[in-house]
Amino acid sequence: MPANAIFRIQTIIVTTPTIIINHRHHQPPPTGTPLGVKKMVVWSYVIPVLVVVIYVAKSLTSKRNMVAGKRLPPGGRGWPLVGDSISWYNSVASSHPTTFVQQQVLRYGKIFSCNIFGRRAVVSADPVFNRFVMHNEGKLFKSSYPKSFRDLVGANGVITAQGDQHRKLHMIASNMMRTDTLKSRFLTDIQLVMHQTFTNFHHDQTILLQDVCRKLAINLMVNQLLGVLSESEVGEMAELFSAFVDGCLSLPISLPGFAYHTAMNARKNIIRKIKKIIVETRHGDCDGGLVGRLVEEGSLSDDAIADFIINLLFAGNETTAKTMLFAIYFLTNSPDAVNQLLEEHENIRSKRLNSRGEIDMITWEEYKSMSFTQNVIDETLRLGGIAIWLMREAKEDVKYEDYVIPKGSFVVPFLSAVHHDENVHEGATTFNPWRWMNSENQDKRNWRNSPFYSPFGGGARLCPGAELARLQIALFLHYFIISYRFDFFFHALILVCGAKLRRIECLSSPRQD
Ligand code: HEM
Repeated sequence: MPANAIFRIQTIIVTTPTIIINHRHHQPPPTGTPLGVKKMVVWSYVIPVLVVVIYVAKSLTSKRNMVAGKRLPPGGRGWPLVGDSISWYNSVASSHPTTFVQQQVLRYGKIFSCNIFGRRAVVSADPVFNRFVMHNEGKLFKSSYPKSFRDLVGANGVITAQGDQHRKLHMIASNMMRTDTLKSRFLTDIQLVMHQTFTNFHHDQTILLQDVCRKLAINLMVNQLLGVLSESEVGEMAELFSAFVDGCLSLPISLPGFAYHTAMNARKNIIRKIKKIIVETRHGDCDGGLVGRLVEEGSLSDDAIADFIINLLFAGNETTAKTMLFAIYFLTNSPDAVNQLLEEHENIRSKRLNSRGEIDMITWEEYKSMSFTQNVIDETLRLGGIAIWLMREAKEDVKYEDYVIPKGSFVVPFLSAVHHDENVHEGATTFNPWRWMNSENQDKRNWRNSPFYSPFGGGARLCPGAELARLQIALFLHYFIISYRFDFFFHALILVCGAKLRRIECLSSPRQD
């Protein structure tokens, strides 16, 4: 590892689009022509009337909220045509994604209705309702994504599949990432990728941690899913995949020059590569990682394998990268947590020095002994809001308490709103990994089942990569913390440029030993 690389954490958050008013030098307007005066008089009546009509319409449609005799949870309809979409978007794309939901909760309660994505939606910050929705997946609710997204990630993938097809794919994904596979295959491979990434830094290099985490997560995914280790192949896949992810999060305009179009092309190239690996695996020319195991198992067609892998790449990449980045970001502000984490990992490292003075790879037992690391990961997932909300649709009219959620409505369990709720997690806005050591928080902490803490979702769509993600993040923290010293010279630079970017940068310098 280089002795003095400097890490710079960088998160770029797209904030409210800025409307720029361009003050051009106009000619002075001609003095009032009769036609201009008439237009002004007409508009001076029309505008106030329109304002009153919109106001009355908004107040009539809010709170009571009846649709065809069914009582929806309380809420407003937002503005004509756009509904609440603008406030929703501004909020979820900002550094405080829960703002819109928290405002609505204060007005209407924890389960409320609004209009987003051009449809009626029931949004929930209520842990019990969220659990009800997640655990009735396939029965009362189904996952719901726009067609453009489905075209991009593939119709045969586990994320978009429904019913029996979904159950089959979910089962395959869960089996592929079971604990025994993590132990026997992933544990060593992950550490090799970590070494490869960290040893590539030069002395005195300033590194954007955001880029490192993204690259590391892609390397891990490509290595584990496709069995690819050669640096050039990984680099090529990383580029394709980066374009693919950007397209998933952009406007679905399939014209050259637009991110969605580039992503569609990247998808074709990724599929071509996956199919090449399938052929090579059949000929015994390569290991093929998870692809190899799917080929061996033989229950999926080649097209289905390609979609399946793209789904896993999509679901596992950005989530893992962001958790690694946020963990370091939160630690940079918490010297006590860094010291405790360092002590845990120094202990493990000192026991691992072999007779030749070299350091062996971490074993499964050592991974399992990283209890404070697990606290840091849980707290990062709670506070960092990696998976902010889930998208569901009511398959039929659903009765819940006094309400009826009409068939076809969007249903949005807003996980982050529960994670940031003061009544559920005391001191909710503070990074406090020690909270998870509290005996009364042990039930709450059970991320497979707890209604209060569900960073990996729940029910039939519970993240099948959760254990793998936790292993990757723990090993990342291990290699990072034993290699670099945190220099608590915290340098926060917030730039809100007209170009809608907000940057938070902080420096942490390397360990001297
Ligand atoms: C910290 C990292 C991660 C977080 C926070 C996370 C979170 C989630 C959440 C909340 C869901 C539920 C989505 C829903 O209900 O609609 C989910 C689903 C999923 N995750 Fe993860 N995930 C992470 C890492 C991974 C990794 C590493 C993989 C695989 C390599 C993965 C694969 C999947 C798949 C395939 C699904 C879809 C499951 C289904 O629909 O049946 N995730 N993840």
